[in-house]
Order: sequence, then C-alpha cells, then structure tokens
Amino acid sequence: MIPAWTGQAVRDAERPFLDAGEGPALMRWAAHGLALECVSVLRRARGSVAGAKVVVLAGSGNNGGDALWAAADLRRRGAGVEVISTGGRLHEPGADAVRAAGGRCAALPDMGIGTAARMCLAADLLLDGVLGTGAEGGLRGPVGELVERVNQGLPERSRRTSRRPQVVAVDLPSGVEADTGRSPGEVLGAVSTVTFGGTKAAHVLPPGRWLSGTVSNVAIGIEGGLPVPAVVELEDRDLDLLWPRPTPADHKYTRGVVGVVAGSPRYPGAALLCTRSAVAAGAGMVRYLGDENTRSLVTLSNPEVVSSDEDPVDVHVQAWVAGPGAVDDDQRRRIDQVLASEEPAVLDAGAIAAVGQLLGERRLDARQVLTPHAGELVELLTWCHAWGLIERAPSREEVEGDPAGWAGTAATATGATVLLKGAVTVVAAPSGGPVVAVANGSPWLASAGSGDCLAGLAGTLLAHVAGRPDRFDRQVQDWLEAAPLEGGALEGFRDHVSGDGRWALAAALAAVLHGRASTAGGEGPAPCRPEYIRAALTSGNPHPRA
Ligand SMILES: NC(=O)C1=CN([C@@H]2O[C@H](COP(=O)(O)OP(=O)(O)OC[C@H]3O[C@@H](n4cnc5c(N)ncnc54)[C@H](O)[C@@H]3O)[C@@H](O)[C@H]2O)[C@@H](O)CC1
Repeated sequence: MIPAWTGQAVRDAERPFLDAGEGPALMRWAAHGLALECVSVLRRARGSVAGAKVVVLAGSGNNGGDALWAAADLRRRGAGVEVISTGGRLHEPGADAVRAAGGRCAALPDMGIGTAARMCLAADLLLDGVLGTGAEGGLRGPVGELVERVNQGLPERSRRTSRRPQVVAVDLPSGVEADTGRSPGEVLGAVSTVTFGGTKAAHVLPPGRWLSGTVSNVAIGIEGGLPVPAVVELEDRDLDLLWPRPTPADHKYTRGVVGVVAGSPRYPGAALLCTRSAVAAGAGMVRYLGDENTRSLVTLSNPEVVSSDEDPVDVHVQAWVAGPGAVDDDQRRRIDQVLASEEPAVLDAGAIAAVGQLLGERRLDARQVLTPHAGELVELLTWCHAWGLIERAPSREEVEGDPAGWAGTAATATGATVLLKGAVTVVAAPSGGPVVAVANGSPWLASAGSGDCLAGLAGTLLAHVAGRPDRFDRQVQDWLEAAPLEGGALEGFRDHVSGDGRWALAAALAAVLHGRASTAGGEGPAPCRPEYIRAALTSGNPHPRA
C-alpha cells in the first residue's frame, strides 16, 4: 500500500514544527535526502558526482530552498553548480550555502531564456526546485517559457550526445498540481522525484504519476500528524494478503455464488469471458443467465457453470455481474432486476447505461460497483447532469486529466462505488474518503474483452465479501496492522474500509488481480486468459488465516 496525501495535508502536518521554529531543520533533513538521491542518479548516469554539471532551477519558496541546500552538498562533493533563480528572489540561507561551497547563482531575467535553456540542456543533472506544494496553477511567465524551450531541446541533445540531463524534481515536478496530478502547462518530466513528509496524490495519479519518474519519500518527522490519506495505491502484495482463499471449513456457498447477466446472441463472448474469469478467480459457484445458444457456449467452455434462462428475481446469489455484451431485451430486463436487487453488483457496459436512466428515479448504493472507462464515465456524468445531480458534465479529456476527481464526482452523484478503468484505475466510494488507485497492469490490458474479465473476477470478490463479511473484515484488520499509516491516518482509514469504503477496497483488489493476471502470462497481448488469473492467484500467499 502506498498512501498519498494532498499538499495541504502535508503542509498542515508541518505547521506545528514551523511554529516551533523547526522549519530550517526540516529543510535540512529534506535537502539531505534529496542530495543523496542526486548522488545516486549521477553515479548511475555518469559514474561519479565529481566533475558533474549540476544546474538548479530555484523558485523563491521553500521548494527552491530545498534544492539550494542539496546543491551546496553536491558542490562539496565536487560537482559544478549553477543556480538559475526563477522567482523574484532566492531562499537566502540556501543561496548563501551554495555560494560558500563555490557554486554560482544568477537570475533568469539577467541571463535570458536562450542562455538558460542552453545551460539546462548541457547539464548532467537538472534539479527542478521551481515550485512545490505552494504552487498555484502551472508554470507561468519566463520560467514556463524556459521549461518549454528545454523540453523542445531534449530530443536533439539526446541525439547528439546519447546522454540527456537527468531531471530530479524536488517534492513535485513543477507545474503539477499536488492534489490531483493535473498539469495545466509545461512540465519537466523527471527521472526521479524526492518528496518529503509523505507521498502526494500527484505522484500516484496520472498525469503527474508519469511526470514524476521514480518517487522516493524522505521522512522528516511530521508523519505522525498526517490525516487520512487522499489516495491509497494498492500493490501486488496487498492482493496476497487480502484475496480470500478457501479454508478446509468452506463449501461452495460460503465461498460465494456469483450470478452473471452478460452476453447475448450478438455478443456471446462477453458471457464466456465473465463466467470464465469468475470461475478462475475462485467463486464457489457461478450461475449464468442468458439465451440458449450462449448458455451452450458457456457450458462447453466451463462445465461447472450452472446456466438457465431464469430471471435474477428467481435465483439466489451473493453478488451479481451485469452488463457486458448484454444488449437484447431479455438481458436488459434482467439488468433492471439486478439494479433493483439487494445483492452487491458489478455494473458494467450496458448496465452503466441503464443506471444513467435510473438516476432520474433514485440513486444507487455503495455495494453497487460501476466499472466505466473514461468514455462511459462521461456518458454517465452527462446523465447525472441531465437529472440535475451535478452542475456540468466533463469532456473525455477532462476525465483523463483528473480521473480521481471525476470518479469521486460520479460516486457522490450516483451513490454507487465507481471504479474508473485506465492505466491507473481509480476507485471512489460514494461517501468520499480515500480514492483507491491501482497501476500494476500491463498496457496490454487496454484491449477488447479485458473489462469483461475484470467484471467477472470482481463479481467473485463481491460475492465473497457479501457472503463472509466477518472474514473479509478480519483480513482487512490484519492487513492494516502492517500498513504504513499511523495515528489518525490509520484510524480514519480503518473506519473508511469498515463502512462504505469496503466495496471500493474490494473493487480495487479485483483490479489488482486483473493487473497481475495481465503480466502473469508474460507481457503478451492476451491479458484475460483464465489460466493467467489462476497463475496470478497462486503466486501469492497460500496459507491465509481461517
Ligand atoms: N511541507 C513540508 O513538510 C516541507 C516542505 N518543504 C518544501 O517546501 C515546499 C513548499 O514551500 P512554499 O510554501 O514556500 O511553496 P513553493 O516553494 O512551492 O512555492 C511558493 C512560491 O512560488 C510562487 N508561485 C506559486 N505558484 C506559482 C506559479 N504558478 N508560477 C510561478 N510562481 C508561483 C509563490 O508566489 C511563492 O513565492 C514543499 O514543496 C517542499 O519542497 C521542505 O522544505 C521540508 C518540509
């Protein structure tokens, strides 16, 4: 688990230390960690620090201060240091330290953008200390132009010398919003970002995630004062601890029965992918409801699936999967019944469209998990807007620029848990709380049929959680024992996942399994094979608590 906070949350945690006069000490800790990372980046890139050309872009705030103290350290290790002051002034003690060590400082307006850009492009290491958590909006004015010029010159520099400046970002790549990961203007993409006091949401969420490179967090002593994180990223090892595994006391009903309303004469494949994935993910039993021809295919493909042409109101399951490929009238009727049922449900594709219409009458519930991609989320939010639930619907670009924000808006408006699929999948609970992020998948996941597999295996987990909530809660408590959270942050997150947030956590875990399955068969273009789901599960911890 990687918890991540808003910039303001980290600043609030820092406040008591600043009030007690400990600001300079925090900065020295931060700068020390930053300098060590710069040393390893330089050693990797050119073998040594001595003789390296280090150029520092330093803003007028504390972010610039961190960069200056780190640069003074690098200068003492033998690097040449040139500081370009991008704001009206420099953090004075930091600038004094650079000068005392033999480095040079000049102001951007004095040297001109052309000279500054050439200097940046000739550097071995470019330290981006323009803006951190105090930023308002993207880079503006001359420094924005400078960064644009450097970005334009980078390919040419790489061609000519086969080396390019290694960009290390201080706390955040400048121009990326700490809380959302949005980047409204030009940004220097970093190979490495060194953050302080706590990972920021922007390091986890796209597009900030892709601009941050490798992120390392330097503890500076404020961590005990952090609140509940804004984002929690799940990793493969969380799957090993949390995915339910059968015990000797289990039988098929205690492991969870999944009902699948997917596929139709036109799209029978969706039924196969959903049911096969649900079986492979370890469902106690899978019930399939659909037309005769599709039922035959499902039975041939997975003889253990129990198929019928019944309606959801007539069968007993612990959770539903509804929507993929379900486009005929009979399946639409079944989707409406799933939407009206008490059981948790994964609502995908056609079921999301049905939800849009339903919102005119009523909102949904946290145990109902919507799984749109960006385009489907735009359609859903367009319905929400039409019903007066939100002020305006976003464009697809806006959703892709702030996935966590719009998933949260959709969850609040619909009342459902919303899992927004993407290279970083985000899951938002309707009651707010941390967004859960998942990014372990292969890019091959962006292929037709992939979402059907996710829906099927997510149904298996929802059935387990609904059937044995006590067992899942116990697993979650054990997992939290080892979580990198303390104090109020831990308690708040515990409360969240004991309530509505449980469904967001479960949906995100399904996305982690899906992501791992996409790499279990190698990085190939077939991420959905059930055998990969099995392989992804069996590579984990085989001895869970009963
Ligand atoms: N929060 C913490 O725990 C710690 C924070 N530290 C550093 O302090 C940083 C925050 O420092 P500050 O509050 O001084 O803020 P910043 O250094 O991020 O930026 C503030 C300055 O940038 C200007 N500015 C804001 N938006 C701008 C824009 N779009 N274009 C151009 N200029 C803009 C402001 O006028 C102000 O002068 C953190 O990111 C981190 O690097 C560290 O020193 C150690 C501890």
